[in-house]
Amino acid sequence: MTPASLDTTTTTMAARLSTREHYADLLDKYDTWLFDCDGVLWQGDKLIEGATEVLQLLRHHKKSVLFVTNNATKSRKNYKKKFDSLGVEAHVDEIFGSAFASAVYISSVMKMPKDKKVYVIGMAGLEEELREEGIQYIGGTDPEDNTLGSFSLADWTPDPAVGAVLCGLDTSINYTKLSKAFNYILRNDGCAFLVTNEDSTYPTAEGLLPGAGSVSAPLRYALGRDPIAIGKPKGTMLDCIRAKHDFDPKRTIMVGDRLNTDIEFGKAGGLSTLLVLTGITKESEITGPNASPTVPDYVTNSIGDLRALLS
Ligand SMILES: O=C(O)[C@H](O)[C@H](O)COP(=O)(O)O
Ligand SMILES: [Mg+2]
Repeated sequence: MTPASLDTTTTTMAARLSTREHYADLLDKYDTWLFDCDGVLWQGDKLIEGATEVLQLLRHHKKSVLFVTNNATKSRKNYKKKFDSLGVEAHVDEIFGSAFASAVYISSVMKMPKDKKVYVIGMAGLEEELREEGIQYIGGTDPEDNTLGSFSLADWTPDPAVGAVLCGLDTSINYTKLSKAFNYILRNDGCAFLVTNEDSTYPTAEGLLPGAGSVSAPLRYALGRDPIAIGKPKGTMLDCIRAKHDFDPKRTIMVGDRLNTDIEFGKAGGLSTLLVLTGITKESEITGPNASPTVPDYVTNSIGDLRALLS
């Protein structure tokens, strides 16, 4: 029985979870739990308190646990190593990142010809997922592009095989990379402008950093056009999940920390949504006169709150 406070069918307000009964009701209602990572399970490399116990509890109750991250710096295999290093049970086929989704998009949605290449702004994990998908790429971690030197068009010979630019979070961003990506797109109308995700900021344990969306923003501004974004809230990642896992959207909940990616992703996918306040979104964005029009079904302070079920 759903307590009146959790009956989200008739309200436009999120149900604020706080009691053991609230969490027990969630456990009863949902079989598949999709977890965002940054700001939900961890902040940088610091686990959110209670996250491990709650994931164990869900698995104990035979719930399906999947991880859905916009962070394109790591491949699924890299993420498995991160989960292992943090002592959190996770299996590679439960992990979905925007690096993987971008590789799938290029190969299976765009169907980019195999003789074409991607110019990458991004890190090793993104390159790994492109390789695994059989996609040729240049740029990325190539030392020639990872320079603080000035960039001269006169000294540059573009690769005619580049058919797409893909930009993700790159903590070594520089003028050379932006200049090459800009010119590949500017000079060739057929060159796709893709971004792994558009998160404006990236939450770490010590505070916020510019996110992937802020890395690709100079390209958007210089080109005067928007890219095709692949990560949350777009449905590509849910398509990738559907291709590997059966789930009933009505009994599936997306747990996230950002309204314009995680919660919109869940709502667009017909899932229920639980917002946690350990990442990007703050209480003031979901209450009061300036509240966002994106309303999660449920809100709780932290995923660790579900430890109430252990008592
Ligand atoms: O800047 C970024 O790419 C994002 O802040 C970060 O990767 C978000 O990851 P998520 O919260 O989807 O795990
Ligand atoms: Mg997040």
